[in-house]
Amino acid sequence: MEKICVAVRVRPPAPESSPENGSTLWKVEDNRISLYKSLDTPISTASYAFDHVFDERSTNASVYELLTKDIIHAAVEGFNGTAFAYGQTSSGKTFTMTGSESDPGIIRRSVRDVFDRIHLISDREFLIRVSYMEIYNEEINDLLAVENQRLQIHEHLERGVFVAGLKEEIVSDAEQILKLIDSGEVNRHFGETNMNVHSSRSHTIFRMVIESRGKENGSSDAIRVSVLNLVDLAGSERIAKTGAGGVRLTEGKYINKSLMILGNVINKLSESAKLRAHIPYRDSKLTRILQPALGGNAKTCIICTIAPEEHHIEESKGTLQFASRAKRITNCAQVNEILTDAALLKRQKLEIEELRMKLQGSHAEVLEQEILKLSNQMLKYELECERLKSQLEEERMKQKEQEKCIKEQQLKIENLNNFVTNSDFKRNQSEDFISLRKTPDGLGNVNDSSDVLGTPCFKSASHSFVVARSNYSALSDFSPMVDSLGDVADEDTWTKLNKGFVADLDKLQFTPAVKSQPIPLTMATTECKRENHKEVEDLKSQIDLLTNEKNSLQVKFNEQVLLNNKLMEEMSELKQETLHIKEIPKRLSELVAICNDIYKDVIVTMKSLMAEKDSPTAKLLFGTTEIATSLLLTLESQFSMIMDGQKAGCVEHPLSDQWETLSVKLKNTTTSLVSDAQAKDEILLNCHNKGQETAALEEKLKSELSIIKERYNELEKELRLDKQLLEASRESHERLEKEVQFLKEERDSLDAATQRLRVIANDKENVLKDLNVEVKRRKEMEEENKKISFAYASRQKSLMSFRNEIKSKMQKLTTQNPKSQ
Ligand SMILES: Nc1ncnc2c1ncn2[C@@H]1O[C@H](COP(=O)(O)OP(=O)(O)OP(=O)(O)O)[C@@H](O)[C@H]1O
Repeated sequence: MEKICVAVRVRPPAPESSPENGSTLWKVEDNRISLYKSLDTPISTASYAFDHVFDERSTNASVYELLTKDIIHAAVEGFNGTAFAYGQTSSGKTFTMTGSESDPGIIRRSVRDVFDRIHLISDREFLIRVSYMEIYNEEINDLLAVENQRLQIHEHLERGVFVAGLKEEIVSDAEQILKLIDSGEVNRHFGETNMNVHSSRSHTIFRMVIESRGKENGSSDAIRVSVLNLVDLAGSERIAKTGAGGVRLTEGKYINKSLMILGNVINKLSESAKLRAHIPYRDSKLTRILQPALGGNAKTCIICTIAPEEHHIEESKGTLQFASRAKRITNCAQVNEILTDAALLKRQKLEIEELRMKLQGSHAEVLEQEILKLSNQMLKYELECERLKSQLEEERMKQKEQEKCIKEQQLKIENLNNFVTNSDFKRNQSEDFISLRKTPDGLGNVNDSSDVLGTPCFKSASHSFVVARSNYSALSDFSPMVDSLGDVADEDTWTKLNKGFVADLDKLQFTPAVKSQPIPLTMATTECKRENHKEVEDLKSQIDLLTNEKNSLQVKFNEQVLLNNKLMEEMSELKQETLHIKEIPKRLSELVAICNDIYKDVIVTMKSLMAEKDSPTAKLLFGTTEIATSLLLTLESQFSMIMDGQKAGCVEHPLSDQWETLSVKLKNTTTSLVSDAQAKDEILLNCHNKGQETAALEEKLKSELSIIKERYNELEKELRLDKQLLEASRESHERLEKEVQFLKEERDSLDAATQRLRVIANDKENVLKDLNVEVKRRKEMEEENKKISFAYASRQKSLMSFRNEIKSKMQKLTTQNPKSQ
């Protein structure tokens, strides 16, 4: 596993762009590129590191040397390789891939390097094929053969993804390839936009297929085949900036879409293997063709180009983010070897050598061209052959599928026919037999071909049956009759055939003979019996199976019923508990009501004791009384709401507020009452002349006050307890409600399952019933068959005796009247 090599290249500023004051700019330090504001202040969030970063002074030579060279050399060794340029429009992709006269780009340098490398490897022989294609508006066009337009992508088990019908030229040197590239460039789609006067409007893929094998005889026949893709992508563009309209706009849309899909693929691949579910290679032709290069079997490098101008900063940032994600992709490149004698290389090299030998000396160059041409043709045929083979294979698979399907259908129809016609046949037979028995002149007509009381005539069965059982169709239309005594089975044989069934011969009627025709005696009856017997056995086993199934279903059903009952019990227990819990608020409400009554009594007593109704103490007391009463009422209403199934929490705050106010007011009242009492005490001390009655009253008041205090404290405690209890009961009520809901759902699903099981059990029972009826009918049929066979046997026997009788009579006559002879 190795990571994709990612580099960034900054192109020099366009000559027409003016240096912008206070502008931001990109700075390259080693393999890091950062965005700086003026006065050398880096923007911390915009700093990126890559395998290589090339500044504006870099040359294509240095880019090739550092980034691509290794991949090209590896391709010669048998590894797949891909190099592609990505970036916004006018950022220098084509300049990097194609280059100029003085500084050729990666493609030209790669081509030359491949051949230089090949020449250095003396122990292997090479065959190189090249193709050049573009993806324009999501259509693949051949740049080496203009007539090859809108080519399709195919997938082959051995070849992988390939473009069908793409011209592949076999080449022998670099110059030949460069000429082909030049001719291809002419066909490429370029266009003028606001951003670039010579803007690539398509993605181009220049492809070299490098095949090689060892020269030595002793070396293995392994052939290495590697594919090298050199890709110049069209640039992403903002429609507003490029000023595109009409054709350019359409092109721009396609370009942006396919680049977006490439971005998606890169995004997915950059996620950890656990996260990525599906890589959308198939969403665009570009990603499909580049699939091996992206996370597959290839060594890949990406050069991301950016424009240095300030107004391109956003696009440049986008490109750098794309590059950062691409850096996380890992590929798994390995040498591609084909171990086969029938390798294309071997054959073609041999043929080329042969031709060379033949044409030595004369018109060498012209003939060489001819050889190349022939080789190309051969390759074409080979490719065509492969395509046809794969097509044929597909067709074959389809045909097989269809045949299988038809066979299955036929089998089904046959089974159905058998089932239906067997039933018909048996019904007919038994009906025939019964009607014959019922006929008073059961002897029938000698010429009647209906074969009454004879061996069952299979031709009388329905046509479908005859078709289904073709072996019976060879039988004659008539009951078997002997024409010579030698063909007649003896009694033992008949007995054996009828499985020991012995009939009283005297009771059997004489069966009129029908047309005589000799056939093997045992054929129809035994075949029929065997068939019936087999079918009965089959049905029995089917019944057994179904019975077993039914039993297991019954067991399951019983289990489910038990479970259901258990759940019902649990539910009723829970319901009881819920009822119990629901009663708590009621009890609390009752308690509050009692408290209320007591409180009212106390207040009444206090009022009666109060000498001055308008005193501040009295006013305070009345005010507190009101609050306390309303508090108690609120409490009561809370409980009644809970009892009615509503949420009580909504009035919680008023309650506690009131409680607080009541506490404060009661405290104040108590203190004022205490101070009042103290004042009264003082007055009492000062006025000795006050009567005993007043003293007693005061005493009473004091004791009443202390009672009120105690009562107040008690009430406070009780209320606190009640509050806690209420909270707990509300929680448990909610929990129980949830549990009840869950149980209800479970019960419903169980009910549904039980219902389904019942339906299945009913169906099975019906099938079983039908089968039982069928078995019964078959048994009856067997019995009837036996009877018929036996009747036939006895008929034969009586015929024999009749014949013997006639013979002996004739002999007698002959002896009595020899002259008549
Ligand atoms: N490194 C460089 N040195 C010198 N000139 C460059 C460099 N990179 C790009 N240029 C020039 O910038 C212009 C635009 O470059 P180029 O056509 O390669 O961009 P592009 O990314 O291929 O654009 P598009 O996507 O529109 O095809 C060209 O005139 C090219 O010569």
